[in-house]
Amino acid sequence: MSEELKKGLEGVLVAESKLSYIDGEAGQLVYRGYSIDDLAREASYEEVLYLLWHGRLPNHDELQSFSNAMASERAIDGDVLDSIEALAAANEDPMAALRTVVSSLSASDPDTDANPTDRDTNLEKGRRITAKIPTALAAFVRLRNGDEPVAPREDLSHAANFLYMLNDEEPDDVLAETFDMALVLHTDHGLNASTFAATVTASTLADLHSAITSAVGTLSGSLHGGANQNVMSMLKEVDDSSKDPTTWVEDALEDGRRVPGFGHRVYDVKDPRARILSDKSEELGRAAGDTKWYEYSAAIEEYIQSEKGLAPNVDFYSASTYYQMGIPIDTYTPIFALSRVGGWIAHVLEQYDDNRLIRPRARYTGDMEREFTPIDDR
Ligand SMILES: CC(=O)SCCNC(=O)CCNC(=O)[C@H](O)C(C)(C)COP(=O)(O)OP(=O)(O)OC[C@H]1O[C@@H](n2cnc3c(N)ncnc32)[C@H](O)[C@@H]1OP(=O)(O)O
Ligand SMILES: O=C([O-])CC(=O)C(=O)O
Repeated sequence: MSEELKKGLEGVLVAESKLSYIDGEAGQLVYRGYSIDDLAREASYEEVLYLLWHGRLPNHDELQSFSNAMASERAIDGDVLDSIEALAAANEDPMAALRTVVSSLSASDPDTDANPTDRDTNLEKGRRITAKIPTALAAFVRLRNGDEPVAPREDLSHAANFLYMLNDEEPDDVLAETFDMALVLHTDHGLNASTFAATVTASTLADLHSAITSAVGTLSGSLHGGANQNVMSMLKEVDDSSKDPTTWVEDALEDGRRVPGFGHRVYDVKDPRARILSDKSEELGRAAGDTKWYEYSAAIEEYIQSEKGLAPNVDFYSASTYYQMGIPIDTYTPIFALSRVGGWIAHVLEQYDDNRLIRPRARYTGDMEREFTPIDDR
């Protein structure tokens, strides 16, 4: 048994996967053999889900029936809506609310008592979870703002329908396409922390809802998916200060702060998703006649790269992209979950198909052979 300790499991191989490939030195990301650049440009979120879950790209008919089946599962039942209303009234954090809602979805799932590892059942459960998360999130955001939830529409794409339910207004093509592209970019990323959490949970033969609930909780942290909203809060702090962005981050680094949206466990260079999103952020700024958020971001990127040798990750430019799309800042991480759920499900399916309990070891550094003192003598 190896005694080498790999803190944070850095570089440790724990599974085989056919889902996504990351070359951290070249800045390359591939889903099932297709480059993220091609998928972001050409494929819809529904196509990418089909690719990840079924192993190949769908033809027209397959995509149509897959998308229709997903769209028909968008509605959430009354009990779940009541709990969303209570969470919104309590002003719950959106990621905590989403975690609670995902867990509660199992109560109304028709296959809740099925064999937890059955692939066909899990594809249907996964379709239902993926279809309902946007409805739940949009309802939560509207209810806490004092607005009525907007019922989902089956005639819109996954991306367009979410924006429609959020804003009670059908998005224009630019908004819908930008959001769809963001969903494609966030769908999968190897054994990142939240995906790993999902597979650890699945490896005990717990069910899909349990695995996805674990994953939502894990994504919420500021070192992982939570970073995207921290990036936007930082950009707003920069804007509110009298400092230019470079001086602001220089001071933040001197204070020992980590700059959200920079650094990555796998990439040594700019994350390929950040490359695509930085172009999008600039494009949205130009279209609106104000590139301020992009310019702040680009100045910070240049400074951190030259001073710390750290490159931006996906969370850095998704922030200004979402902000310019009018999406509320504390919704950015739930939106990450709304997309990543497709990757979590794909990895959980792989785990069930070739399962072994995931159970590493810790090196014990505590005391030994202590003499027990009865409570009355302590
Ligand atoms: C979707 C995603 O999850 S992408 C990641 C999102 N998270 C963030 O953007 C949060 C900011 N980034 C970070 O905290 C880290 O880069 C992580 C968590 C992403 C990667 O962490 P690790 O691989 O464990 O690297 P680790 O935390 O050991 O950092 C290595 C060194 O770089 C420094 N560093 C890493 N990221 C940053 C940062 N964003 N700002 C300042 N310094 C940083 C660390 O301080 C450390 O320096 P030290 O060795 O002098 O102490
Ligand atoms: O891979 C990681 O560690 C984090 C990440 O970029 C992601 O989950 O998209």
